[in-house]
Amino acid sequence: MSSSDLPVREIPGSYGIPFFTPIANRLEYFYADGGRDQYFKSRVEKYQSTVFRANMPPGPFVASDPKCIIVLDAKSFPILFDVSKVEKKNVFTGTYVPSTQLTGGYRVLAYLDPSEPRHAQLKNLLFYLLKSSSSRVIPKFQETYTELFTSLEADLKTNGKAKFNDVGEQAAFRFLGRAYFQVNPETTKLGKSAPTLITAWVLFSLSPQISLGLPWFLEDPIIHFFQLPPILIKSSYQKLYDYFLPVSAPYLLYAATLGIPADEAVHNILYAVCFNTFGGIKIQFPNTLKWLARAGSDLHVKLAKEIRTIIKTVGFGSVTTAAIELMPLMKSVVYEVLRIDPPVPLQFGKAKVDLTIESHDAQFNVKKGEMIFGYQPFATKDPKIFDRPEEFIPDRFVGDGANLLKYVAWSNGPETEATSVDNKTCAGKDFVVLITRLFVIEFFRRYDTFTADSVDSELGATVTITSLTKATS
Ligand code: HEM
Repeated sequence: MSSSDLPVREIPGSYGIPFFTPIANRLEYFYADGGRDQYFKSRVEKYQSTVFRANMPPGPFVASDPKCIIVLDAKSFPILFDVSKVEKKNVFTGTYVPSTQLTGGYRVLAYLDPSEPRHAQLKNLLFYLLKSSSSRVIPKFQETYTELFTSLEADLKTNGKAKFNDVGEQAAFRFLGRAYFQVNPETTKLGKSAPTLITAWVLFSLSPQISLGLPWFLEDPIIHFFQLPPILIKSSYQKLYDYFLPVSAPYLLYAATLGIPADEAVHNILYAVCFNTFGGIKIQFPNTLKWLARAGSDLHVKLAKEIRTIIKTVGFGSVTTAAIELMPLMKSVVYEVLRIDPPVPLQFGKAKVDLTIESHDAQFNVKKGEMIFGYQPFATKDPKIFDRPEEFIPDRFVGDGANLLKYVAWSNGPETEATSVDNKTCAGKDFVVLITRLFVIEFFRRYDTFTADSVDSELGATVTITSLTKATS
């Protein structure tokens, strides 16, 4: 059936009684059996539709209007990438906007629509930062992650197991300092405090949107009814700012040529490094390890062989960008992790004009001003697109499988399309894919196989390594 033949259907679903239903929905979403996934799944079944109306948390009192049109399949989800039709102004965290006091008084880039002139200026500044540091990414990654693996091995030897997350976060921030700013942050006044400072600060923006796993009667009144007062996190943020001000200096001259005042540039660089990059890696690397561990030693042996052979024959012993491109299984594994476990699962956009959304079964008319919300894990596990969607299939994207990459959307855009100043695709799209590849490469250069236990949580898996088998070839 061609899309124009699809029947026009009224969007099913309702928002219930103002104030009361949104709160009941919030409790269901965060605390009922099956949580968020079940919140959406039960409604897909009830309405027999992957597009419907429902309230999205937090609702009262943080967000005055929780009403959303929910899109949950691979065909309707990309409406959120079309910035000619949806507005991405102030929707980064959804139906509420965190105080700008958390970001130095500025609306930082993630909250800007491409129609706002500052969007292109700030995105260009980040492209410049990424380009200027590109030659340092591979060597600084290798230096830092060798330190990490050495410390994990020591921990494993002493304690019989090694917790990955805390040391992994220290390594991530150290790597970012070395690659972006040529500074090891641990040698500055920050010491090893950055991961804790950042995690606390991020919580002030995201608390209405997440659960910390506490009992509902304690958690809901504190973090979902009101936003946490920014004043409580001011001194932590100031410590981060005091680090970023001097290290950002090489980028401020360029910022001035773009018309961005130095102070605004520093707050944006801080946000991109701490919230976007560090916050993303904090989720993405443990998730990668989790799926690799679950896949087992057969996959590990194949990855080690592919990675080591290509480094030897194409890179002449070194990891080069050309060599990385010739590792199909490793590349597919990274995309499969990003497909099955997109690190940032919630995307929002407000209809800029009256528009039509198409699912696989029907078309739906949306009015200008209505909020559209997409739950990405359902779109990237759409059974009409992906065979065995709930399974981690390491070679899913090898060969003809590459045709499915257009449905991998972790960056807020199809994996086959580039980020630019004209869209809202993650500015660090290529960087993220590169460093996740480097993580897998460096791991399997060093180890033949490993085992690990993992526990899922909203902000990435918690991973404990239980064995590491050193490379024998
Ligand atoms: C694993 C790491 C990362 C993940 C999972 C991630 C994910 C995302 C997602 C989903 C969005 C779109 C949010 C939305 O509008 O709904 C986004 C936007 C953005 N990301 Fe990333 N990101 C990561 C790393 C980075 C890095 C390394 C940078 C740059 C240094 C970066 C900079 C940005 C910026 C600036 C935006 C807003 C883009 C715009 O306004 O056009 N991110 N990211």
